[in-house]
Amino acid sequence: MSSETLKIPQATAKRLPLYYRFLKNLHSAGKLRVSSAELSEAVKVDSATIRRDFSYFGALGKKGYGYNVDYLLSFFRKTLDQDELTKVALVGVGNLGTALLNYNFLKNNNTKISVAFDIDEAKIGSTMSGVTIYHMDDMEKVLEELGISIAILTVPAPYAQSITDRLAKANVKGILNFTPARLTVPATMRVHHIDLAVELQSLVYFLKHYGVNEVEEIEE
Ligand SMILES: NC(=O)c1ccc[n+]([C@@H]2O[C@H](COP(=O)([O-])OP(=O)(O)OC[C@H]3O[C@@H](n4cnc5c(N)ncnc54)[C@H](O)[C@@H]3O)[C@@H](O)[C@H]2O)c1
Repeated sequence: MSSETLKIPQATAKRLPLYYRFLKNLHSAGKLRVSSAELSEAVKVDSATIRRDFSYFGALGKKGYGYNVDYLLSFFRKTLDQDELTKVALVGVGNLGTALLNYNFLKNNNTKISVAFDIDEAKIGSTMSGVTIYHMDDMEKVLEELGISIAILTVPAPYAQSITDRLAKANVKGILNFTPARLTVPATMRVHHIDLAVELQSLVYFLKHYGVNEVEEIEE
């Protein structure tokens, strides 16, 4: 079953990387099976939600046995395209961009920042964590050469929209937007916003109004 043929709810899809990471740890520890209760405790998602999530892709745990770790892991690897390396571009190598470059996602999955862009002459032509930083003037050309269709945006907010327009023309399909700018994109493009200030405010709000245990239910 591939990610193209399988349509699962978005809320479920968002939890898959979480499940995947935990299952990988279990697998390395030599565990063969896992119960939904154990999973629930580890990933902090209630077990009814886990059972429902897993039922979408036909992994029905057996009572008293739980789920087969190998089966789930190979399923997730395929669904999340972990067998292939997905190359990603980083636009803006400042404080946040540098932190992301140093981290570079490889510990958890096969997504990697392969190239970076900036306008700062002092950075252009240098490499950081093995990734070359190119001038923005060369962005379209380099993206096409490398066949990259995902970009992480870590530039100052006022530049975010014009860069997004260029990325759209360069056939980029997905943007992980760390800037506070709300982006307008064509229908063929998907943007995920990561706004740390909003996340923090929302955590404070949920703690205040719902306490600690009900948070996951509300996210559903
Ligand atoms: N630093 C954080 O912890 C943090 C957290 C959340 C969100 N953000 C957001 O991420 C973005 C970047 O923040 P930062 O702290 O890394 O800023 P920064 O000023 O350290 O870095 C911005 C980088 O973008 C480059 N740049 C500027 N204009 C550009 C352009 N037109 N094209 C390409 N590159 C360009 C700069 O040369 C610089 O390297 C901002 O929108 C900020 O609001 C930052």
